[in-house]
Amino acid sequence: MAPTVASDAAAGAKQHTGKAVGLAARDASGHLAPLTITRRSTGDDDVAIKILYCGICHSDLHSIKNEWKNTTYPIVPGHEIAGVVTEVGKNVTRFKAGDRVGVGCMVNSCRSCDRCAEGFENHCPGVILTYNSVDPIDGTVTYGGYSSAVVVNQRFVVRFPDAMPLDQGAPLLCAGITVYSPMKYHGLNVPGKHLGVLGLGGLGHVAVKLGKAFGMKVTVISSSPGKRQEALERLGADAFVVSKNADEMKAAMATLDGIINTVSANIPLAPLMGLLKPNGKMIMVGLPEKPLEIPPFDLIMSNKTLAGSCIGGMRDTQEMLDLAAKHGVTADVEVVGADYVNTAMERLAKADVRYRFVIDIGNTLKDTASANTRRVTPEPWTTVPSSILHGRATPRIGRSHTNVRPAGTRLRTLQGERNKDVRSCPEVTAYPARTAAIKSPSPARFVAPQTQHITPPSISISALQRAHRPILGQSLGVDRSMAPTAEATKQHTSKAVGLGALDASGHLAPLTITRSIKNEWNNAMYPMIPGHEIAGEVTEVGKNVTRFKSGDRVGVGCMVNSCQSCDRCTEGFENHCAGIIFTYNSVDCIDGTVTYGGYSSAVVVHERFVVRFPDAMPLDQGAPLLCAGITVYSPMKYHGLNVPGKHVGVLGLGGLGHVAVKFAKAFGMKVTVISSSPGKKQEALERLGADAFVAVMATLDGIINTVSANIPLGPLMGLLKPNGKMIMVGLPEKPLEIPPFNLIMGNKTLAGSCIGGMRDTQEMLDLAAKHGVTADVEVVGADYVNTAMERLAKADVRYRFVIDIGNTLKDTASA
Ligand SMILES: NC(=O)C1=CN([C@@H]2O[C@H](COP(=O)(O)OP(=O)(O)OC[C@H]3O[C@@H](n4cnc5c(N)ncnc54)[C@H](OP(=O)(O)O)[C@@H]3O)[C@@H](O)[C@H]2O)C=CC1
Ligand SMILES: O=C/C=C/c1ccc(O)c(O)c1
Repeated sequence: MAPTVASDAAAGAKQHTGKAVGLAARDASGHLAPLTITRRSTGDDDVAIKILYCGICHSDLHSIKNEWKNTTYPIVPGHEIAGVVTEVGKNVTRFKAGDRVGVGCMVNSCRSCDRCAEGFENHCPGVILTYNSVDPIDGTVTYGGYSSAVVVNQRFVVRFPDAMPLDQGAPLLCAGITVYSPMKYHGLNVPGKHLGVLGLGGLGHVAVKLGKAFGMKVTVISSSPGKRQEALERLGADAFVVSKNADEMKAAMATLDGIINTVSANIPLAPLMGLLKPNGKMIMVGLPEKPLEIPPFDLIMSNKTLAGSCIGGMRDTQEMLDLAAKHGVTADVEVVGADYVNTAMERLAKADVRYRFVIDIGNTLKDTASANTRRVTPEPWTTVPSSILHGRATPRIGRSHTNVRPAGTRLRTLQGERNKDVRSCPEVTAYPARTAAIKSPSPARFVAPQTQHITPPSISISALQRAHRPILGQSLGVDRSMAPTAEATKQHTSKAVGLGALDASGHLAPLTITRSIKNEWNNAMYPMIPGHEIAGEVTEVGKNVTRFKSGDRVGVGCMVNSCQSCDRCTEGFENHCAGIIFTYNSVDCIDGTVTYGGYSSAVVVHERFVVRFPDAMPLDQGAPLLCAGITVYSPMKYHGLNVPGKHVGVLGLGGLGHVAVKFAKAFGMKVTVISSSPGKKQEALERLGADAFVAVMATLDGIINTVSANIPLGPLMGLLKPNGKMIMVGLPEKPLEIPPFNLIMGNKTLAGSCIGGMRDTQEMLDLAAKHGVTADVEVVGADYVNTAMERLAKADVRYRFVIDIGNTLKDTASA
């Protein structure tokens, strides 16, 4: 049960007797007009505040127009509140009358749960937001800071540093903490790292300033070319990319460690994810109306992360204010009178503000009970004593801008045009000529493939691949102009037999990525011979090969080569090398050949991409680990989902899923299987060792999502605890859809993970052998492969088909 809000000592006595004036919207037109409201009398733990300034956040605009479909009217928005204390309750120790204070997005929480204890009141199930939230103590709806006064529990009040002017400091209470918190917790506050700030509005411009205060390189990505000069010259950004300028976007591809996405509208995310380096993170703080759409490939290739972040805790808010004061970070504000608020909203909707409107409440909103009927007249803004406004610091930090300017025409659309192939064929030196020839063991018995759809082609096995392989799922912009050097070009002389598909009928579909040969990813090259869970024995090795000899039991997974010299390769993440060559359907840009996979009798592979089977590991039950195993093992390792006692969900109990369950149990974790097949419950619990088959809301530390179809992700994100992570390894055909609130509330993460590096693959195999983890397999003959594919499409396999290549596929060119 959700905790209720903390009951203050004087809760019962909280009469709403104090009168105040608010600016309220009464319906979804969003028009704001004065309204008399009541405020509770000051309780023992309360601080009563005369409001002097309130920033206009885009959330206020979303809310008054009911864009999130949760608005209770009348609504008095405002959660960037700056003012002066007028009265404190008897338990209040940190504040006294006359203090310069602020209130942000929250006014209470349970104050007793783990989240509150850790300082993350923003994740407390009992959090009470500053406006449009029901106060469970008395059932009233909270009213925000577009009002003359407010009474708030002391825990939710922060102190303005002396050096911070109230008008320029007010926006930090929401805009500031909203960008500061994810920068802090996602490691985007590290000097020298490269931060992208997407959307240069209220939140965005503060993110730029904080990024520079942290010593980072900052690139602004904006839809407004007109903001370039001031971003570079006034805000201190290092670079400015116009999101609709294809050349600028291309030049910035794969350069950013992280992006703080502050955009309030639904825009295509895929091109923006391309700006991230491998392992890069986009942190969503913007809250557009409709679900986010993200093609799974853009998340999974290069292990990108899309995380949400929701404001920040109170301790961090004070920390941020103090740090901002120290570094002279304030908001650039346009201070307006209360009667300008509707115009300000119109201009905000057009992104026509540099960069935050702040309402001068103290001087322009009269605190009278007759406000219901009265139009608020702006008054001179000089009546706030300057010691209150500016604090005791003499020089003012930043500037107050009153640059009321005509609303310009804005081109809002981000170019939907995907950057087709941003990775050009890398400059490569010849790959070292160390190859191992591998053959499926003992072809003792030959069963002719029973197919009338395909003549198994004889395949040339590419021995040396120094090609560039563009991202799966994008069109294949292969640079064939790159001439092979003599020593790097291999003759394709050896013959083998493969099971291939000639067209998108999908006949002879691949074992693990069924859709691939149906061309659902639009990248198939026919004939295609799939297969990347290859187990066999070495028949021959090249002269430089040191790790293998004839007769060794070995495996090959999803890659057969990479550049072997870039940082990624050096770190052991060949899976993120721009020059990766996949085991099948990959183009070698040196000689233009297409790789053929393991539904074939033999293969020749560079030794780096060959792993050794531990003695205890049967080849047939071990083969699936070469893809299924490493694909789940790698994200479990790198996302901290291998920790004893943690609770992991495995979504989809198929080839990948059942291996994930076994690894999680080997790691000593609690495992819940989330499956669409009730029939799998018993074996999940009894044979695979899962602890539960039905997941409970907010209980999981992480979910490994292995589902190959597009399913609604929103409800599944609800199963995660705050800060929980869903790791996508399944690759559905259509873009993932996720409502922004499901990501942002509770700071959830949706990350992609793409196979794993070679070092980790060997580590995973060795660990699997140690813990007796193998795949549950159904070994079939080559002639059964199409039936197997049909059954796989229906999830009718427990849990991996393995083709007995050695015994059922003849190794002759005439096959
Ligand atoms: N997660 C959280 O805890 C919080 C979330 N928010 C949310 O963050 C978002 C940003 O708030 P705020 O900074 O106040 O809003 P602003 O309106 O000030 O800034 C948003 C910026 O996004 C860009 N933008 C807007 N529309 C489009 C479009 N159609 N296409 C491309 N870019 C666009 C513009 O920047 P440019 O001109 O540079 O392209 C604009 O200036 C809102 O959705 C708000 O609700 C706010 C507070 C807390
Ligand atoms: O705990 C939830 C807070 C949500 C929230 C607060 C403020 C704001 O501007 C938001 O967009 C969300």
